[in-house]
Amino acid sequence: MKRLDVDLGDRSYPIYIGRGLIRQPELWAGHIPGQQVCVVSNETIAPLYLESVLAGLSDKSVCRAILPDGESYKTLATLSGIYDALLEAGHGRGTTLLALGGGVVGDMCGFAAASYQRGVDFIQMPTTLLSMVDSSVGGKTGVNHPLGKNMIGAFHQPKCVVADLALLDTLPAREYAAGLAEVVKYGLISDAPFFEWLEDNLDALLAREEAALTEAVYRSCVNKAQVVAEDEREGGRRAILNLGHTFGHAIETAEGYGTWLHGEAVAAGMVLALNLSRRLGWIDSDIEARGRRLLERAELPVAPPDSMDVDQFLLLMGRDKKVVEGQLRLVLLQGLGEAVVSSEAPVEAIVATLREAGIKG
Ligand SMILES: NC(=O)c1ccc[n+]([C@@H]2O[C@H](COP(=O)([O-])OP(=O)(O)OC[C@H]3O[C@@H](n4cnc5c(N)ncnc54)[C@H](O)[C@@H]3O)[C@@H](O)[C@H]2O)c1
Ligand SMILES: O=C(O)C(=O)C[C@@H](O)[C@H](O)[C@H](O)COP(=O)(O)O
Ligand SMILES: [Zn+2]
Repeated sequence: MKRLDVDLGDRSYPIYIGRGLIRQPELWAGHIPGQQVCVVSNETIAPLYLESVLAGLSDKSVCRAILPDGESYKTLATLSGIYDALLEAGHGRGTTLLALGGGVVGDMCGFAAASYQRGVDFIQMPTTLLSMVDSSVGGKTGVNHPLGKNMIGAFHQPKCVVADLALLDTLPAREYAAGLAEVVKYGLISDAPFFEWLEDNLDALLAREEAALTEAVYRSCVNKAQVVAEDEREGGRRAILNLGHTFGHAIETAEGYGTWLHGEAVAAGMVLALNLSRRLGWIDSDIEARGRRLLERAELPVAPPDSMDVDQFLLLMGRDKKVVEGQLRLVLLQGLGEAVVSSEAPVEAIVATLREAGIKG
């Protein structure tokens, strides 16, 4: 088992990474101070793993909220189901929520914890690769709005993160690949040696070999924890974790939540960001090609959907949360592992990048 800590003063917490961890309550149950626990999961994951988690909570008073599965249910309406379960079971401010699921469950459970009775504790038990390397760490929680991704939410840090790699044995290949997009992101934004390691070890990672998987989850979490510790509430540098997301969120919103997986949209978005960075003369074409190639090898889409046009992209990108006083700010690269947040890209360059990727208009 590997452990690393997210260093946030009195809100610091450990991330545990290893196989079989959900069956080791001695590791995580100590992070539950009270008697009441609410396990939040979904209808796909609960039949697989809920019993194992409940076995570790036999001395607690437990309620459960089992949500419908899918990005299209990451809504305020679904969130109400969590509050209903908590209130019907009589849970008070001492309760602890436990998110057993991917990023959708984790984001919603975290937001329920941030808001229920003005804030209670929660634990992240991520079950997808994407949630182990990204969404369970850092405290961004929330839900989507029909007009934009993650538009309603709060920063609320978990008390611990339990990344049990054995859970990935049942994860479908398409979902696994989506998680690899966020893994590649860390190499591109802040860790060139990790990017090179990924180039050398992607086949082992695609085969889900234990050693490669452990290393990829650990290095991803180290990178994310470092950025979050520097800038917890995205006043500045944390926005580099959004590489490809301004384009990607536009794709997810335009296509209907869940049509493109988040990681798929981010992969296509990162290729656009690489192209734009090269167009501005900030990276050479070799870095652009290597980024694109690694994402292709990871079985991810590297072009946006041709159902979108330039105007739709610009409209949706204009709603991005990084926009300041109408000014688009994009995460771009100035080298491998060197991301910056910049408003310097002229709209003409953005349009040229979209057109080169096959977008009409
Ligand atoms: N908060 C953050 O910092 C952050 C970071 C990245 C992404 N996100 C959000 O995370 C979401 C995407 O998360 P995701 O990729 O985990 O998708 P997801 O939560 O939708 O899970 C993917 C699918 O796999 C299933 N599944 C999960 N674990 C499984 C397992 N072990 N075995 C079999 N099936 C399993 C789920 O039921 C679901 O159908 C998006 O909403 C995105 O916006 C948030
Ligand atoms: O943790 C962060 O910060 C991120 O930006 C991580 C992203 O991968 C993630 O998709 C996040 O949910 C995006 O947040 P948003 O604020 O751009 O909606
Ligand atoms: Zn993301």
